Amino acid sequence: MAGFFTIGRTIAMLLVVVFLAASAALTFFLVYEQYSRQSAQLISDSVWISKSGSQLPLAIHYKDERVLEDLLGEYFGPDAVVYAAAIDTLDNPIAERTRGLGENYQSALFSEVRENADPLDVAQLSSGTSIMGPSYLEVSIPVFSYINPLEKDVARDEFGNRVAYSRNEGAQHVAGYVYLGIDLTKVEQSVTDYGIRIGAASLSFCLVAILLILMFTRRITAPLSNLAQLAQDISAGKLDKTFKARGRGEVGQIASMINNVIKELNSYKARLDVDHQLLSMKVEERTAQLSKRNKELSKAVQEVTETKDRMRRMAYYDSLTDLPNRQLFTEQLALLMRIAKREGHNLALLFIDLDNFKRINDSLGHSAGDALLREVAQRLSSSVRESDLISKYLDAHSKIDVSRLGGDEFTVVLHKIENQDVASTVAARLLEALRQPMLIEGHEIVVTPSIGIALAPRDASTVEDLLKRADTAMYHSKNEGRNNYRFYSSAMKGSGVGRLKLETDLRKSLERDELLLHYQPQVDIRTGAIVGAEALIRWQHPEHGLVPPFRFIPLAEETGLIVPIGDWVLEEACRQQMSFQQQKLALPKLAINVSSLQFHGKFADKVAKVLIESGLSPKRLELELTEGVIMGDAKASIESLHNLKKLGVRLSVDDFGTGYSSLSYLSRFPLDELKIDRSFVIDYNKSQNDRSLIEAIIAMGKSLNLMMVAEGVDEDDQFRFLYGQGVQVIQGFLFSKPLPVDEFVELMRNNPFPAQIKAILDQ
Ligand SMILES: Nc1nc2c(ncn2[C@@H]2O[C@H](COP(=O)(O)O[C@H]3[C@@H](O)[C@H](n4cnc5c(=O)[nH]c(N)nc54)O[C@@H]3COP(=O)(O)O)[C@@H](O)[C@H]2O)c(=O)[nH]1
Repeated sequence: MAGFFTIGRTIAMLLVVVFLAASAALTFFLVYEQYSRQSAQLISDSVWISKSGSQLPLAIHYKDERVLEDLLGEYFGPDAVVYAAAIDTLDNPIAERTRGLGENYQSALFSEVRENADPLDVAQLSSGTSIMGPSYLEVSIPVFSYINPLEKDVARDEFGNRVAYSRNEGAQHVAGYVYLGIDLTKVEQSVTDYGIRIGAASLSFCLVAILLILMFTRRITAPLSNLAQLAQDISAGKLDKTFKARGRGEVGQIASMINNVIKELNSYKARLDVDHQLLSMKVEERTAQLSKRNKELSKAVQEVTETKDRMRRMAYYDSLTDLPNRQLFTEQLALLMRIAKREGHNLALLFIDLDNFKRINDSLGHSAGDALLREVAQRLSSSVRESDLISKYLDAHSKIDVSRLGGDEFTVVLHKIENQDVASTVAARLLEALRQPMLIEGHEIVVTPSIGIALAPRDASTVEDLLKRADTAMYHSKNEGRNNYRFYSSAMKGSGVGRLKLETDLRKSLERDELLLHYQPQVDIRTGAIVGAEALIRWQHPEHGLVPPFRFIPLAEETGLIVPIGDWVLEEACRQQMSFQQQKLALPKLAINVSSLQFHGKFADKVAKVLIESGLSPKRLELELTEGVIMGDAKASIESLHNLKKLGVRLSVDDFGTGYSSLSYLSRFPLDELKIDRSFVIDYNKSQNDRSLIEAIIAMGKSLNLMMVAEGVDEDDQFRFLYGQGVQVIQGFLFSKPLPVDEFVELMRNNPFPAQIKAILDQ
């Protein structure tokens, strides 16, 4: 932006100032000139008057006052002369005249005016001040005389003749002086008018000149303004204007050059626009490609991350419960044990196994079993407070506060505990949490856990050993009545069996002939006669001693080993029953447990084969199938059960009441017996509800004309209750635990139960 001070305006202002200053100076000069000229003219006129006549020297010579007054009047021609006096050579005034004297006029001393002047010269003295200078001018003009004023005796006529003759030329003597007072303000007044005229003329000239100059400069600078505007437009990117300038001078040349430049710029801009558009299109294309690549990359990264996460989850997490699996548990426990050892604090491992989970799984089906495990996992997790220390050492994905090792086995790790009371508190909390009924697929289920606790480094220094110790403690807890927890102690040493080792050993148990059967009598509730027995498997482990079935049957079922083991039980039971028979020990029936894996195969063929091979009468063999097994696929079970029934064997429903039997199905199964589950016997007197429940179960069995057997009876009042309800057969610790064959033979030979029953009833 050129702003106000364009070249044109600057030149114009400069010229205006110069012109105005020049005109003012000129006017002042002329006025001053005029003033000086008028003043000089006034003096020279007065001198001429003084010289022009002979009357004046004569009148002075003769001091003729009257004549002199007249003669002095000649000096008053110009307005400026306000005082006139005739003075002799001794400065004595002879005559004087005044005109309009100002108040401030004060005539100077005549001698003062002539003080330094030659007597023959005109002398002058300024006094007062005005705009132009002094306001008054005192002038002393010598009046020459041909006659020496000292000549006193010259006659008037002679004097006149001499003056006339000489015409005052060549006069050698000063007769006196004319003294004039000139008011310079009057001179100024006349000069001022002159000055105004001159000023007006000069100003007019100036204005005309300025106007012309402005027009001229405008004409010269207009192309420059246009150029500036054009340059501004070009810098703003506006290239649609050209430079219009007339003539062929420098401006014309510049115009043509600039127009060429604009033309070039326009074509450059057009090329640039095209390039820009092409570039934009390229950029857009590249951006789209990049964003596509980016999305693909993000997707790939996400997929890789998801796959990694999935693989990690698959490798380290249990898909059913989302809890850490055995792999993660083992790895992280090793780390935590190292930390515990290094920092000198204790760590507790709680090994949790659900009691009777298999039964629930069998009776309600796998989806219910899965739902139950999920619920258990959830309850365990919410009952275990996250250890701050674990959080410090392990990331969120590596915590093993609660893990699932497989099946119904869970673990809880308590890091940095002060003493074992902490583990007791947590174990009690876990028992309480799990004890609450669970609603699984519409069924209210109560599960009880058995918990084994081992401490590191007190009980073990390796993960494997710690797990074994906790497992052993859990086994003891289960053995001692379930729904409880036990700490590992060195006294338990040797009784624990690690799962992997257990599986390996179990596979070899058949070949090594380590399996055996114990027999638990079934007693007639009224007579005390042994009306049957249940053959219960045991495993005589070379290192761990006698292992109870709940420790290996679930594993056998998981691994499928239950089929050959079940076949062995069938064969051994039939062989033993034949042996009893041969020993003349009348055992009306011997019951064996049949697992679902056996039952759903070609089990009837197997039984038929064994019966034939052993020579045992089918009616002496009873097959116990859990309610869950037969109701799991009730339609298929009807056929299988009929196939078995055709053989002549007895069929019994084990754990009756824990499953969800349909009465219509039950009536279609060829059953002989219902075994009321032990839990109903235990709970019969807990509440009126429990009592009504067992009464209903018994009533149902009776209505189906089935033999009612109560198992798990180990107290007198339970016996009396069942007696009162019309249950026919009792099996339980009240009479006998499962016994090795020798002891059982002995029991059969010396049956103590009639007396025992009598004693109970007599109480
Ligand atoms: N498939 C097969 N399963 C088998 C076989 N042998 C046993 N089993 C299963 O193992 C479960 C546990 O058996 P066990 O430890 O032998 O326990 C039995 C009894 O000792 C116990 N019982 C009997 N009376 C009482 C009592 O008064 N109190 C008390 N605490 N326990 C008692 O009950 C078990 C017998 O139960 P059941 O079979 O339901 O009649 C066992 O449940 C079998 O499922 C096998 O050869 N094959």
